[in-house]
Amino acid sequence: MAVYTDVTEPQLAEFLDRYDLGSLSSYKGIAEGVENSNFLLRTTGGTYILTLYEKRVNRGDLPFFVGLMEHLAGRGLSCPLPVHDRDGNALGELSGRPAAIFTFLDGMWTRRPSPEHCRAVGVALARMHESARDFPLTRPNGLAPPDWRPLYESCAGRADEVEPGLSAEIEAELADFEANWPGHLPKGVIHADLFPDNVFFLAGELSGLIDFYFACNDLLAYDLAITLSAWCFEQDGSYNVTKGRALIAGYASVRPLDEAEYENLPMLCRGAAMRFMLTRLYDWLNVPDDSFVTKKDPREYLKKLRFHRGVREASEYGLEKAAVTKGMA
Ligand SMILES: Nc1ncnc2c1ncn2[C@@H]1O[C@H](COP(=O)(O)OP(=O)(O)OP(=O)(O)O)[C@@H](O)[C@H]1O
Ligand SMILES: N[C@@H](CCO)C(=O)O
Repeated sequence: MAVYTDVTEPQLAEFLDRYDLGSLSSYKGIAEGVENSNFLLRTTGGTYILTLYEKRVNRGDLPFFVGLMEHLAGRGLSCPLPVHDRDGNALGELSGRPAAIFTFLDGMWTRRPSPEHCRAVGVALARMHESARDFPLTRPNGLAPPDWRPLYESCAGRADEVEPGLSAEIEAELADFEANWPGHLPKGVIHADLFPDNVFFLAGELSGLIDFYFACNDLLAYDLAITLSAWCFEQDGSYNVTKGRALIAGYASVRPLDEAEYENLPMLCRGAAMRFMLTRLYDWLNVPDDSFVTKKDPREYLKKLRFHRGVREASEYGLEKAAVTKGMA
């Protein structure tokens, strides 16, 4: 459960005094999420989310994350809008942690994505990319290809504990990424973690995106690759081409890919699988079993990595180049 920092009622009431949100009615910790402490906050003015930023989030990055949500919401994208206090600040301090209040988004994330969900997510991702074009702040990706080798090395040669031969497999992949990563593709602000638990649906319609705490500047098509890898595989590890086609078509209907982006999809998807396999591997080997954090299985992403390695052409993800690059899909 992700409530690392306790907040007492007097502390919260004092914090709320600085806002025009009415007085405190109730609050309770939210179990989901692993990075920060989140509370469902009810005041006489409405329902909100209170987030306390924990140690793994760099304080210097907070203006980027909070500013991005404000920018996107201002462009009509449905995402949490930071609430400002009477002095105009979106970020404050509560229980010794940086803290912010956000508008509450209705909806729930889906455990069983359908092709329709996938299409809607593709559309929303492309809208996010387009809406962030004129966002003035920048943040480098802390989990970009050059960061993967140090992350792997911090696992101190223990990858074979997860599966014999995994160290050699990762080494070979890293060498390939270091030599062939298509770093020249179009860049912009990416979400970088648009998994099903970060997308809400209400009555079958996409109602919002949350959790922008990995957002950064990187390759736009890499974000598509992350999202495709998170949404379009079944429990048994097989790729669902109908979902893949829907997601890519949804994306391209708003932002058509250029030819180089399309052709590099297999490499970008392999990279996406490597990034999530490595962070999961790190947690698997280093986070104590009795901690709050639910460790996610790196082998799920190892399977995806192997699938993507076997993809010879981007069309195997479900759409021909002409459909995707012209935005006619
Ligand atoms: N604006 C919002 N409206 C409604 N619910 C929200 C909102 N923001 C967060 N939540 C709820 O809080 C939970 C945790 O939020 P979030 O995923 O941002 O936390 P986190 O600790 O940063 O997570 P993660 O470990 O996924 O990075 C979500 O699953 C959702 O239930
Ligand atoms: N989405 C990540 C975890 C949190 O960001 C994963 O599934 O590994």
